[in-house]
Amino acid sequence: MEGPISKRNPISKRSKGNSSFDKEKTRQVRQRQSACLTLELIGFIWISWHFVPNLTIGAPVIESLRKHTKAYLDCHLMVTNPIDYVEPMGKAGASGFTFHVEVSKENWQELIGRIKSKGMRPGVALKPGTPIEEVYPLVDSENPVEMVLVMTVEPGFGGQKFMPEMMDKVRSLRNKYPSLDIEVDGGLGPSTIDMAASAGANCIVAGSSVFGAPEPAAVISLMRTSVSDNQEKC
Ligand SMILES: O=C(CO)[C@H](O)[C@H](O)COP(=O)(O)O
Repeated sequence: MEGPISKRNPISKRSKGNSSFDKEKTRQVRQRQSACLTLELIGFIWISWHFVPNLTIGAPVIESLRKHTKAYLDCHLMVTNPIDYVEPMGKAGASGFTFHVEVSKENWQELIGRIKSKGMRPGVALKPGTPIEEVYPLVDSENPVEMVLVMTVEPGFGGQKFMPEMMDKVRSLRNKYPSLDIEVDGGLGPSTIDMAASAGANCIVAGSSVFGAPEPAAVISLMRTSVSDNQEKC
């Protein structure tokens, strides 16, 4: 099934060929599609005591999960020293490694290189107070990040209220980078998904709205449809 993310991803446009390269790329894109569409079910967050005051999931949990699934494991590292975690996260089987722009001002090029060398997909996240312009160099780089995560709440805790004013950042990113994967995290659910999707977000992280719903599958389906419908309009 063609998921919404593929419309953003230039790789999928090349995937109609017959070479083994194309087939492998198609497989990777499909794997990513299921990742972005199942973030509601499998969201991995590593939180340190420095950037935010609590600690949740780390490499041992990723390693344990990896034994049971081929799913794309999207890891958002809310840590002050992401470079220290590249090796263990790669070894554990993480698929995506998203670090914060606020803590990687000097070494982001090395960081991105190391993430890719461990077979993970690099992403950069920004907090609500950080201007979107700060991530542009990381997307424009010769060795760029492949996803930008726009936080729509202050990072650290689930159950917070979606910040609609963050949609200006999503719109700016989408206008500048038509095929970039843009993720949003925080307060996403049936009442906010259209705002995010119409602004251009195509990867949705949702916790409370899914896990707190009497029918989680219906909420996932609704959000998936919103992303898909809004991509059709672009
Ligand atoms: O942890 C978070 C912030 O760091 C996220 O916002 C959380 O994973 C999503 O939760 P919710 O959908 O309840 O906002």
